[in-house]
Amino acid sequence: MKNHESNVVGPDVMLIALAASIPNAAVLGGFLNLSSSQIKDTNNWIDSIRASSPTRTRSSSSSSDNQDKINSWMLYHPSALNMFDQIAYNMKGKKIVTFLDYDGTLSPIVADPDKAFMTKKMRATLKDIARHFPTAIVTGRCRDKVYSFVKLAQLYYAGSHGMDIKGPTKSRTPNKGNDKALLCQPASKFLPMIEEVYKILLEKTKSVPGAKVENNKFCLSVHFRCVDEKCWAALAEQVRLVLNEYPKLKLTQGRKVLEIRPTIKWDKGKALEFLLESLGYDNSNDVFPIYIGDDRTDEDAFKVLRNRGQGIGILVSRVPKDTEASYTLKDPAEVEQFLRRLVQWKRSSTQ
Ligand SMILES: O=P(O)(O)OC[C@H]1O[C@H](O[C@H]2O[C@H](CO)[C@@H](O)[C@H](O)[C@H]2O)[C@H](O)[C@@H](O)[C@@H]1O
Repeated sequence: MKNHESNVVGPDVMLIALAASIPNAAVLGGFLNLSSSQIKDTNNWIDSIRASSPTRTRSSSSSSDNQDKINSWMLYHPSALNMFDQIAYNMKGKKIVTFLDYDGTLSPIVADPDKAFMTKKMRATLKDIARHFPTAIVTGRCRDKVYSFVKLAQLYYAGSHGMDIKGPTKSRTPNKGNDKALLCQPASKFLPMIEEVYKILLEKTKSVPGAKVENNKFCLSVHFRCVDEKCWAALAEQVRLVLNEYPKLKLTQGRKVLEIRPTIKWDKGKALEFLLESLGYDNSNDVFPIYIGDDRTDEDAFKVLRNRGQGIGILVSRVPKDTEASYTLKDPAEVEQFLRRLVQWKRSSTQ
């Protein structure tokens, strides 16, 4: 039951969302003309926003029911920590490249996006990982912003959902200069449009308490996390109305966030392919990419790995989700443990 297009929220879905949750539905019903299946879609959309970043267990099912669901999901997506020995066996003799999402993977999800800091322990582990393997941060964030959180010059950074890729400013090989640092910005012509929409959205959403618009350079985020659930649909409607005027932009959905981005065929999966190619591994059989992420946008990268039949995708989640990832980790603390084991394994296997 995998629907990888489902993270694209079309204008109709937004309208439906609005109709289902605004009390004065009659006013809207006049021009929306909703069918019952559309209303069901609305509820699905609201549910999906809620489920994308659950804050509580559902009261409709007992905790043992929930545990049963988690257990059966884990049969198909086991813990990467529990399966480490098998993963290590498959990695043997291969060139490992690590790809890491930022929010929810390296840093915990917090209410204020400006305060999504990594722990010192995570930074130290990341530094070690980058010492042993080419490592990229692949994020929806603005590249400069994520760099200000991670602060490691030896990594690759793919910001704006992979639309802003830059190679390391510090060479991994001592005494080797890095004069021709890699740079890939496939959506650069959209920059003025994104700036324009950012200003409009700031203005249009300022009356919604808790709403936050974040400028991620080649894409924008409209945050719902601190908005009263009753206002979600109204906020979504504001966004939709603005985007109606910009058909070259599309909406995708993340964890309590709507993401606005150019309609170009570029995503985290393309960024992963681009980076592997830049590293000289496009036609290589002995590369083993490891991609760790927690969000729907990471599914594009998991899918690329599955199609290539190379490496592994690891989803960071405590709750069952549709995913193309093979393994799971519960939270950033487990991600740190997994990365640390990877470093230890590399050290012991090269001795
Ligand atoms: O690709 P990612 O690195 O996962 O970035 C996706 C979005 O992450 C951030 O928002 C999420 O994390 C925030 C801080 O924990 C949280 O407040 C928010 O609810 C989450 O959706 C970031 O702020 C967005 O711009 C990114 O698009």
